[in-house]
Amino acid sequence: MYLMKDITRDGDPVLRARAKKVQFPLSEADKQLAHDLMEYLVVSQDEEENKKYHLRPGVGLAAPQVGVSECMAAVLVPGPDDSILLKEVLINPVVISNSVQDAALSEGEGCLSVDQDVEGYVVRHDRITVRYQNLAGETKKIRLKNYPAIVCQHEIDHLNGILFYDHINKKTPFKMDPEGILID
Ligand SMILES: OCN(O)CCCc1ccccc1
Ligand code: NI
Repeated sequence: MYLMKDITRDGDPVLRARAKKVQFPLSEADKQLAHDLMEYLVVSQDEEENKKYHLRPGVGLAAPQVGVSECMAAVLVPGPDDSILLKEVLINPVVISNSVQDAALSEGEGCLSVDQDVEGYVVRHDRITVRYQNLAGETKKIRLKNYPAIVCQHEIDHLNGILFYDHINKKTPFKMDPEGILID
């Protein structure tokens, strides 16, 4: 199981590299990686467990964040009560279409690989269509909006060497164009 010491931090070149496509059939190592990425999310979102293991809660985790420069990311987006909005391992994910409309989390974003807080709106697409392969190697297409869409964009960015604060306007960090949506 990953602990915080296993999470690669900003400054490590792996976080700025373009990750390699994952080949199918999956190697045993890739199957283990997929399991471990998702396991971190599940454990980190459990109040007792995350205290026990000193884990920062995460709704997503991309392979480069554990030092593996491959196109794989796990997402676990909780919904209201104990519902789950999105739980998936995205392999070779690509945003194939997006809304013109922008969106940003009103609270900004953070990243397990970035220890300091970086304030400001991380401007992203409000709606996206993502094509990816799942663990079984099936090609899937999902349409996402709001919070799940934000999370997937954050994770897919990691596979392209992009970090959330790259999207914050340095001069006007809290400027959002009028058609843009602020998500609470
Ligand atoms: O890469 C995932 N990770 O750094 C955990 C934080 C994920 C995340 C946080 C805020 C908004 C979108 C995604
Ligand atoms: Ni991140």
